[in-house]
Amino acid sequence: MPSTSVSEQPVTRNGAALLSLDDVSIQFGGLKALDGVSFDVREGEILGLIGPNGAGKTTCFNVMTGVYQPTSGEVRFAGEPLGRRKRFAITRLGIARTFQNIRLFGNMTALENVLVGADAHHRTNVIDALVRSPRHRREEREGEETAREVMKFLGLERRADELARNLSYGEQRRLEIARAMATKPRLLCLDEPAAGFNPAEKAQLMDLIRRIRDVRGLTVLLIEHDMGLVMGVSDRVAVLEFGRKIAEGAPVDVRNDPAVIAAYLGTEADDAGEFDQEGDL
Ligand SMILES: Nc1ncnc2c1ncn2[C@@H]1O[C@H](COP(=O)(O)OP(=O)(O)OP(=O)(O)O)[C@@H](O)[C@H]1O
Repeated sequence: MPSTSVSEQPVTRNGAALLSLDDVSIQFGGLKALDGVSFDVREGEILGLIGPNGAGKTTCFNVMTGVYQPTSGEVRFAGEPLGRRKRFAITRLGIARTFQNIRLFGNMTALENVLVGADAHHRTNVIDALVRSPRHRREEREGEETAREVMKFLGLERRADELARNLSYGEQRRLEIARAMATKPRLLCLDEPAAGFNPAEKAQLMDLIRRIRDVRGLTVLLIEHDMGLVMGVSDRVAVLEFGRKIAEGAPVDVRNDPAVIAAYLGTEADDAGEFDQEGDL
């Protein structure tokens, strides 16, 4: 993976709110998975979203991407309420995500997987496709250009024609990011991108996340359990526990927040252990 050069400066770090959750709650039966959660993701920042298992992090992603409708409260993107928009409409607005568990089409090539993302903005219909209208062919050409360019950025260009299932685990994780980036988002939501990575791969991923913001100008929302990674790469961090936001701020402040320390100590050894690696407990 290419490394960051010193000349790659951030586009902006403290912009206006790009995505806002305003008092968002969602209930599954008797369980309030999100309970009055409010926070902003500012244009140009990397925001880490952390919390013990089951805190509601992925549910946040799901309400931001149209998988679930909040029971109450509002999600706004670039000032516009998402309302009851469907997933594809939200993708077109400019929000893209990856998933905790890799979701690739194993029997399609790496390039074909990324083309699925690049297709998000296509305007042609089935008839255009059947008769291969000039507009359809132009969109296909542009889609492939986008896909190949994004794959190059992620160091995957030489794997384009390989079946996705033959890629290494790390390459598959990057391919998921490539597919999301091919939708040309303004906000990229990464759900545990470092899961299963060794320390060297985590260091490369940190570098990649920074380049996605600094070079591509994307705003990044990052769910991640690895504290070293999330604290090292995020401009700000928001913390959830039992569906409520318990802290938000600069990594150094969040790390030393008694409520956050208590949330991690009161949970499974795994989470507390990861927090402990920072040497703050
Ligand atoms: N579709 C659903 N139906 C019922 N309960 C759900 C649903 N989705 C999430 N939940 C519950 O909501 C709570 C929050 O889940 P969520 O997956 O958002 O947590 P998380 O912070 O992402 O956890 P993890 O770090 O383990 O991935 C959990 O108790 C979960 O079981």
